[in-house]
Amino acid sequence: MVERRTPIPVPEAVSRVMQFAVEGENEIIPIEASYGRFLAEDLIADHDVPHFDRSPYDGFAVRAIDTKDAGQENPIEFEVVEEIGAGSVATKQVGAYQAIRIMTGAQMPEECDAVVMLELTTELERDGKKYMVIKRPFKSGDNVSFQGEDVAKGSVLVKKGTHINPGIKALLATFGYHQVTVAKRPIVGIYATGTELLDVDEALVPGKIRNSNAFMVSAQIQRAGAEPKYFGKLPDNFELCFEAIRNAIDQVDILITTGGVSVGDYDYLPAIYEKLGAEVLFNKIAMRPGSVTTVAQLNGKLLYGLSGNPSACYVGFELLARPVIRTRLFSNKPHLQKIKAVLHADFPKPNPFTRFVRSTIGFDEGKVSVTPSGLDKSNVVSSLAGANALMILPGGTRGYGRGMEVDVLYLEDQEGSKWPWA
Ligand SMILES: Nc1nc2c(c(=O)[nH]1)N[C@H]1C(S)=C(S)[C@@H](COP(=O)(O)OP(=O)(O)OC[C@H]3O[C@@H](n4cnc5c(N)ncnc54)[C@H](O)[C@@H]3O)O[C@H]1N2
Ligand code: MOO
Repeated sequence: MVERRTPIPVPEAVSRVMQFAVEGENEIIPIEASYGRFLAEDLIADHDVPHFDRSPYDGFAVRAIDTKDAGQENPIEFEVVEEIGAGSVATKQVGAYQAIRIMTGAQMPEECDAVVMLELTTELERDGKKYMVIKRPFKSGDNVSFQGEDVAKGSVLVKKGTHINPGIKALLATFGYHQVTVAKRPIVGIYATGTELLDVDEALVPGKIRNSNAFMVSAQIQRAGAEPKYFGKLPDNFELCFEAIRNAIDQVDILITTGGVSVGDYDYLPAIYEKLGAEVLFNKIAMRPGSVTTVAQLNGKLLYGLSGNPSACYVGFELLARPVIRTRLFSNKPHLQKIKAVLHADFPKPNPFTRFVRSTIGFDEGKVSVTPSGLDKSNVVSSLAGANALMILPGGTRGYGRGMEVDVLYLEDQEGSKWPWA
């Protein structure tokens, strides 16, 4: 007798896999290689930035008190006793009505507390000495970048688990991290199953298709921050699949197979999990696509049986595998970001299951809009190309109409814009 599968709600499926989501290991890498990785420890400022008062302009460092009577009718002359550029420090003392010519980024001379921009001065030479003249007063602190105004020593700059972006790389360099402790990328194995599968470089023959899932999932794994390990494709042969999967498990942190999880004669994954002694967490989810997504655990290691249908495979990965990977990378926000958007097309087809519609989000009259990115069937591959989001349409008896507000899971922002920006 064929066992009936009971679909469980999406949140229940997510919470079952998240019970096995654990933090991963650390590794130390050179700063040059850190872009896109995830910090494995808080980044704490061990000094002020800047660590000395400095000039933000090219000009003259003065004692503000000497400028207090300056005006259009009362120009005041300062003797220029020294010139310093960024990277140098003053060697001369500045007395009353004396100034140091100072360049942007140079350390403020000790006695000075204001900087006069070059444009506000006139310069002259007399008897071999240099002078500058100003016609307005300056207050103490005018045009000074103070020690610690950017970052105060002891502050937590970036939390553990943060994705390293260009700005974070700048901070790492500022604080002298030539090596960075990051989360080790988990290794996620991929096996594509199906006798119908051809390699990418093989010519099409009747009944066979090229294996696209392995390449798609591999990119999804990379986008999530992990390292894909592609083992190859397997024909629909129980013994071959069983041995291959058993051997792969020890080489990876997570194992993904695609195909063979439904109820067909050659859908061997359920029997393979049973023979491995793995505990099946669920084998049917109340969602479309990806209802057949099956996840099992063996000694705490997660085995994902994603659908063979490309779009079902894609959605199953994003909802159930991505957050486990992100947790290993120390993220405390491992799930896709949910935003509100206005539906920009009618979606009349009702479905009892929650739909995750491959969609494109855009910006329209100041609002985020969302449009399905193509044919919404589990077995299509073309609508994935334009998808930067998954629109969530809860199950029910009615369809959805243009203008309705819906929830959207944001996948990425890769879209550029034409010039001028509109
Ligand atoms: N009687 C039933 N039939 C099906 C059910 C069901 O509940 N009862 N569920 C349907 C749903 S929903 C889905 S989704 C699919 C899932 O099937 P499997 O995950 O077992 O996947 P396969 O049967 O192996 O393949 C499905 C489809 O995808 C193509 N495929 C497989 N691997 C790849 C790959 N690596 N790259 C590209 N395309 C691939 C394969 O050729 C099939 O066309 O089952 C429904 N059936
Ligand atoms: O698992 Mo299927 O994708 O619901 O069509």
